[in-house]
Amino acid sequence: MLAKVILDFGSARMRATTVAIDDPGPLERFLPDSGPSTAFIRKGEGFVGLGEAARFETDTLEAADVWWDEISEQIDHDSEMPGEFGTGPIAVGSFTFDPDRSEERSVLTVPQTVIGRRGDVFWMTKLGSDHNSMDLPSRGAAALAPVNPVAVGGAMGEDVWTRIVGEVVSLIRNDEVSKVVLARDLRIRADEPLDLRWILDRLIRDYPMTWTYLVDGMAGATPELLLRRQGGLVTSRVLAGTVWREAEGADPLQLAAELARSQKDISEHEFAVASVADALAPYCQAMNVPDAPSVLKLPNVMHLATDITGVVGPESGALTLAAALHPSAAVCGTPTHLALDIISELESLDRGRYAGPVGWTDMDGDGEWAIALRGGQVRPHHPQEIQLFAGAGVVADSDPEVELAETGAKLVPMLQALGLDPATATPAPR
Ligand SMILES: C=C(O[C@@H]1C=C(C(=O)O)C=C[C@H]1O)C(=O)O
Repeated sequence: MLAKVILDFGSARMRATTVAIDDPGPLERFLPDSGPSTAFIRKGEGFVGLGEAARFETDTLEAADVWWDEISEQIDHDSEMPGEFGTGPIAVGSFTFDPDRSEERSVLTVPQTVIGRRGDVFWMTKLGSDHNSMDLPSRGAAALAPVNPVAVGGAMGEDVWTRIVGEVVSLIRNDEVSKVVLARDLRIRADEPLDLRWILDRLIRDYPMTWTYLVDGMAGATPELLLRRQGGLVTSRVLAGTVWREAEGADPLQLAAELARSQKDISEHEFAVASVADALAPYCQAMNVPDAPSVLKLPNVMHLATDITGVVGPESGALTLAAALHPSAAVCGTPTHLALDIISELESLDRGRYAGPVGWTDMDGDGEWAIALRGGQVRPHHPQEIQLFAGAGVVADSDPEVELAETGAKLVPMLQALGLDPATATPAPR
């Protein structure tokens, strides 16, 4: 695939200005109802990006890394808050899970205006020629609810999917591979074009502990952070091993204890941690990998979680590290290449940007790249339809029916945000 620059600065240098601003309120309120915009928000912190100063469509993280280096060189940045994490010009991206086997392009976009918040620090960055006004843009019109959303099925039926999980379990028991993450999709269609801001608002409200993202038609709320690079420190939150409440009223503490003791989930988790630790090691002067995972509780599911930290040199930017870490065994499997082959052969699904890195990087190589889970993609030629995805790690002890139920639990946030009853994927009573 050919890398393509859609919009570029040309030979002229680009000016950027960053100013401190007063608390602008919820960042997502600034998202416009049309035109390019991006968001990456967790617990009220993060940013929204409005407009597009430059855009790069590509197939690899490596190409995006080189492009952003070149673009960064052309930007003269004037800042009231130099060195403050997240401030200044940024590139926001969403990358395909497997560029060799996807029809989808990866995209890196440079917003014209960024409004951000980290702790008590609020800022706005503007790029381009118009710096006369550093007034805040006006808030966007109210988000519109999906009109008559209905589930219209996925690439394969649930029976086919569970049969494939069974086949993979056999491969694992025959020692051909150790772990494979299998995903399925579900398409939801409405009568009018979907307003992704509506979905985002609900995800931000109901899943504040996740990274909610909106990039080029991809929207969701992921609990998994591939990496954060802040100065010389890199952090990765690895998730794998999942339980959920099958019945209302199930005791969450008991569920958490069951998860922490489950050998099946611990083994699934260990593959994921090893893949991230091994990929990060060559870039780190020092690294800390906790011995045992903790339990991360979300409203729909609980995960085994390990936060890996490391010290990296200035040459290892966030995009370079994302390229090294993706795809981890949390979303692919072990060994990676074998798992990739099995996924492409058996899954019968173009994952597109699902399970790929989604996030941002700045001109110093700092940034955050999450894994695009618990979300869906709207494509420009089908604005009324969103394709949702969910996967589950398959290991030797996996039961296909249980893995199917796990993917169902992972679809809950998006179905609820779309106004559907997760149990039936039909419109929920208002
Ligand atoms: C693949 C997904 O989630 C991943 C798989 C998990 C598991 O198998 O237990 C847990 C968290 C994620 O790393 C998904 O949400 O689609």
